[in-house]
Amino acid sequence: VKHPLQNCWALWYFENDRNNVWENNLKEIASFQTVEDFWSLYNHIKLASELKQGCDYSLFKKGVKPMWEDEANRRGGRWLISLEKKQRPNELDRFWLDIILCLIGEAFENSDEVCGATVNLRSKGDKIGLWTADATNGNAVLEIGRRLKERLRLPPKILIGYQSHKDTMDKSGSVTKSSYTL
Ligand SMILES: CN(C)c1nc(=O)c2c([nH]1)N([C@@H]1O[C@H](COP(=O)(O)OP(=O)(O)O)[C@@H](O)[C@H]1O)CN2C
Repeated sequence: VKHPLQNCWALWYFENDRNNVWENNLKEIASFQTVEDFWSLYNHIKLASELKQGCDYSLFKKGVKPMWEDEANRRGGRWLISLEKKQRPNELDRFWLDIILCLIGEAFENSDEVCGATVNLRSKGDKIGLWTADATNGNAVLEIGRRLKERLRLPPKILIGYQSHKDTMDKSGSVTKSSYTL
């Protein structure tokens, strides 16, 4: 018998095709709800670091689209880990697997607040985001952020910021203000 997960999760892939509108580039690849089915999917697909620039993986609870507008996301935000270019070869894949295992293993106390996570491959520096449901729930956001830093063993000097999706959407210029920084 396979070991069931508490939730069903879906893996999405974003391919940066400039001929399509953004949403049409977002495809659900597969979903799983057992440990065994997770590992067979993970071992079957490319590592995040092997994706082309401009592409993303997202792992979200089944039924939640990895986009701001989804009902489960629109009042929420994300903890953002911005990586340096040199971190792609050695750290990106470990960070992404660690965050996935936190998700499917329900590592966060406020796991109901967790929607999913996204990894963006970008030439200016890769990003990993952990999306939560309610940007105004400071206690849950901070518990999740603290646990995230612990579980990814991020050195204290690496700061992560939490931005509501509303602020990200309304961002003026290149930097979105953070509601929380850890
Ligand atoms: C429904 N809808 C259109 C829509 N819904 C969305 O949920 C959503 C978008 N659009 N996104 C679009 O991608 C651009 C790059 O963001 P990026 O996070 O890839 O980051 P970079 O600027 O490529 O580093 C964003 O500026 C935005 O245009 C991003 N996004 C999450």
